[in-house]
Amino acid sequence: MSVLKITDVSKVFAGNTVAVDKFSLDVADGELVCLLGPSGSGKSTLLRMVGGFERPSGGVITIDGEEITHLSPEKRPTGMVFQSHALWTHMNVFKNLAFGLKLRRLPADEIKRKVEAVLELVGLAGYGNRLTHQLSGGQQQRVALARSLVLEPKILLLDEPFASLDQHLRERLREEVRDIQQRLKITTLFVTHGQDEALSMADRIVVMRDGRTEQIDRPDVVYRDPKTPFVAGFIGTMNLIEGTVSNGVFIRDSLRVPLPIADGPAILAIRPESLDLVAAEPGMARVHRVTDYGTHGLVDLDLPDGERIKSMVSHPDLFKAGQGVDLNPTAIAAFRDKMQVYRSQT
Ligand SMILES: Nc1ncnc2c1ncn2[C@@H]1O[C@H](COP(=O)(O)OP(=O)(O)OP(=O)(O)O)[C@@H](O)[C@H]1O
Repeated sequence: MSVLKITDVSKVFAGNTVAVDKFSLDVADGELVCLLGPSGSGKSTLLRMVGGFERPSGGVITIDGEEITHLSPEKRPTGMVFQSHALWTHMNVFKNLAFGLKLRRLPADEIKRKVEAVLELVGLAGYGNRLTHQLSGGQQQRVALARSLVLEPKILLLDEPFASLDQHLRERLREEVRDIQQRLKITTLFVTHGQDEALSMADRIVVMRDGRTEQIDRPDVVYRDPKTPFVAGFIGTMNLIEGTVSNGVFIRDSLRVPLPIADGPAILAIRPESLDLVAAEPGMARVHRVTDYGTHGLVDLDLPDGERIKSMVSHPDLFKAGQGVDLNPTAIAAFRDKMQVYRSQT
């Protein structure tokens, strides 16, 4: 059942910037949905409208069937964690967490029990007396998360919560947050422009562009079956090759790939891991560079007209710069007029 329902929500800022454009989304109970998109695509604005920090110009937001579109943040059953954790530096960790519960006039022993339980949950048991500046960046972000969770919101809103942390810590925290989210079964909306973060954490990903949805799907589907060239180019590495289809064959320079669609221009999409190479002279392409990553190799290739494409190979030592190769795609998709028009079944 959907808990959060966003219907035709828009935000137009002064000066006529359309940040969010008639956006709709249903989020199911206990689901974690990532809003993923390039800078300026409207992710934060949308999240802030759900949290009550930005007023929609149009549309309706409901939680559990109740309209909250114009309620102030503290009247909503939402908890938001921002990129910069915005903890109160003059209070210790316990007081940071207890503050919201005190406003709700809970008895002191209940506040203590709840705060200690949530500190345990985020791996900070025993840190209650620490001042926040005595904590590392990762610990501060855990406190920010705990401060939201202790109020038991129906919807957790996370706005790039790991952006200020280093790569290693970011990976660890995203696993922890996903574990906590699944344990609590808390419905979560998560903003990121990191595709790894979205692919590894989300139940579903909303790929946003110019304030609109480009695609909503499970992470593996978004990766395997992008519906538009934008999503294909945005998620993972993709060779997007423009060419022409004639009599069921895609043609770009000396590249020929069977493609059973009507004649006309098309964009062929091939993941590097779906592009096998066979040594051939002169061949369809020439090896520009071979990079050996230990577990696999990446071969940069030039088509005769200079277009650069990539192939992932398991034996990089078989290839060297300057060598000619034929290209043998094992899985392809094709786009025309910004829509997917073909996908092979492999
Ligand atoms: N307060 C504001 N006043 C005017 N324009 C704004 C305001 N906040 C955001 N915008 C504009 O709205 C658009 C969407 O911004 P938003 O921050 O939602 O994007 P984003 O996808 O979250 O980007 P980022 O990943 O960089 O945070 C941008 O064009 C931005 O410049």
